[in-house]
Amino acid sequence: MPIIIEKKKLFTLVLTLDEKNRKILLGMKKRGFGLNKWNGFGGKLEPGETIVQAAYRELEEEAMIQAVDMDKIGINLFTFENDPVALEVHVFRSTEYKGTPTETEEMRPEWFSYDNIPFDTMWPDDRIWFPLFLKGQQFLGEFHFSEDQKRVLEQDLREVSHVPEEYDLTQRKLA
Ligand SMILES: Nc1ncnc2c1[nH]c(=O)n2[C@H]1C[C@H](O)[C@@H](COP(=O)(O)OP(=O)(O)OP(=O)(O)O)O1
Repeated sequence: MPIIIEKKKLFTLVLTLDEKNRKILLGMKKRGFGLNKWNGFGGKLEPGETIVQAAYRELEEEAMIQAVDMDKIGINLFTFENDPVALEVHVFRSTEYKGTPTETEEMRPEWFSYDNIPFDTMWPDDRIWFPLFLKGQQFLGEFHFSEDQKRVLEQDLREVSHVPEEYDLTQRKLA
């Protein structure tokens, strides 16, 4: 079946690392899309906001910390069976922050060792691209999900030397 995209929505996803202690900060989603999954911090753009501005804002709103650095490391394009709306998630890596990670209405933050990431309670694509993310390799991913969003049906993940501003849909590998 061809994967048809009629519209895409932009999202950010920020993953904060404590590189010295090999730990990653994740948040348990307490409401809405991705409920009861561990994930990074992020969300939709607000009107007039750039993708980077949205990444800083979402991290602060959801984990109560202010990133000092913020590097875009990849973009994942998520599509779903019988849904022409794609989610384009811009993934950021941050290694320095101010403040203390604090539980909010939306997320409960917790540090995990790189060796103990709770993939069984995360989006199923995460275990596929996290290894590139953790080693600091820039990437572009495409993941096509089952309608119930529980299974990745098709995937393409590639290393790149430059992450574009936005995903060029004409260059999609899964189509
Ligand atoms: N498949 C997958 N893997 C990893 N991360 C994600 C996905 N799908 C996703 O949507 N995400 C990420 C992208 C975003 O960081 C969040 C979803 O954002 P959401 O909570 O819906 O957006 P907000 O703007 O914060 O929403 P509300 O404030 O309106 O609740 O998950």
